[in-house]
Amino acid sequence: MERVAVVAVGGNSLIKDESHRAMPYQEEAAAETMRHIAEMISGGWEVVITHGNGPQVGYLLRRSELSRHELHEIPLDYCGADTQGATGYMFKKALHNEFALRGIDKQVAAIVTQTVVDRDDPAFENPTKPVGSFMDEKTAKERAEKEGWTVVEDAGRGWRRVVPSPAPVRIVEAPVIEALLKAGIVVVGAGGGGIPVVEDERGLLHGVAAVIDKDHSSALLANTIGADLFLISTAVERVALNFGKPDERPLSKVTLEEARRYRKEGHFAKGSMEPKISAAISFLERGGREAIITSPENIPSALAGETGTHIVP
Ligand SMILES: Nc1ncnc2c1ncn2[C@@H]1O[C@H](COP(=O)(O)OP(=O)(O)O)[C@@H](O)[C@H]1O
Ligand SMILES: NC(=O)OP(=O)(O)O
Repeated sequence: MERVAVVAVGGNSLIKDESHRAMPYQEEAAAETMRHIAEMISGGWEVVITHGNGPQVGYLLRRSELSRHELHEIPLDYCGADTQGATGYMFKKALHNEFALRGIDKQVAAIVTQTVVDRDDPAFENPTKPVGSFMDEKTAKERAEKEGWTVVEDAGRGWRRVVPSPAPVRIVEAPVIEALLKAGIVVVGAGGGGIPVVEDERGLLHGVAAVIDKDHSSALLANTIGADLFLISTAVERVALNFGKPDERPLSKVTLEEARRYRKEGHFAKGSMEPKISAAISFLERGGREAIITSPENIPSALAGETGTHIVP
C-alpha cells in the first residue's frame, strides 16, 4: 500500500459559530476540508477519514428531547449512528465532487462503525464530553436544574452539556476499513469515535449511552491498521503553549517526552486540545511514527513540513 494516514476531522471545525450550525454551512466547511484531503490523496496517501460529532450529536439529542411530546426519543447511541450517516454522506459527496473536478478515479465508502468500550469504565459515572450548543452560564445552569444535565465551561468558549465518554477498547469494523483501504478505497469511518457498544460474555454487542472521544478512537484505529501518520485537523494551525495568553507560543515540533511534560504542566484545555495531545501520545506509545495537528487549509503545507505541530517519538 501507499503511505496510510488516518485523518481526524473535528466536529467543531465543521461549525464556525452558533450562527453557522445549519447543514449548508457544515457542508461548506466539509467541502473545504475535503478539498485539502483530496490534495493529500492525489499526492499518494491512502486515507481513512474519521470525524467528531460533539456538536451534531448534541443537537440531535436535544431535538429528540424537544419533540418527545409527539415522537419517540432517540437513544444516544442511535444519535451517534445518525451523525455517522449524515457526516459520512457530507464527506462522501464532497470527496466525490473533488475527485470529479481533479479527474481522480477513486471510490469512497462511509462505514457505520462500532467501538467497544468497557461497561465498568468510570467515565459512565463522570460525564466529560461536551456535546451540542454553547450556552451562556445562566442558561446552562437552568438546563442543569430543569433537565438534569451536567454542564461545564468548555475551554473558554462558553458552557456546554457533557455526557459520559468511555475509553475506546476496540474498533469493531477495523478489519473492514483495512480491507477497503487495501482495495484503494477512501474510507470515512469511526465517526464520532464510533458508536459506543459493550460486548457481553457471548460476544454480543449492545449500544450504550455515551459519546467516545474521536481523537482517542482515531489513534486506536491508526495503530490497529498500522497507519504511517495520524493527522488531526482542527481549528488551529498549530498547538500552542500558554494558549490564549499574551505569551502564547506555537509549537512546530514536539517530542513524545515534551508532549507528556507540557500536558502535565496544563497547557492543553480539557475537552478540546488535551484529548488530541493525549491521543497523539497514545499513538506514538503504541508504535506510531508521527502525529500532526493542524487546520484543514494547512494540511498540504504541514505534510511538506512547513507548518502544523508535529509530534514525534
Ligand atoms: N494549547 C492549545 N493550543 C491550541 N489550541 C488550543 C489549546 N488549548 C485549547 N485549544 C482549543 O482547542 C480547540 C480544538 O478543540 P475542539 O474545538 O474541541 O476540536 P475539534 O476540532 O476536534 O472539534 C482549538 O480550536 C482551540 O480553541
Ligand atoms: N466525538 C467527538 O470526539 O466529537 P468532537 O471531536 O466533535 O468533540
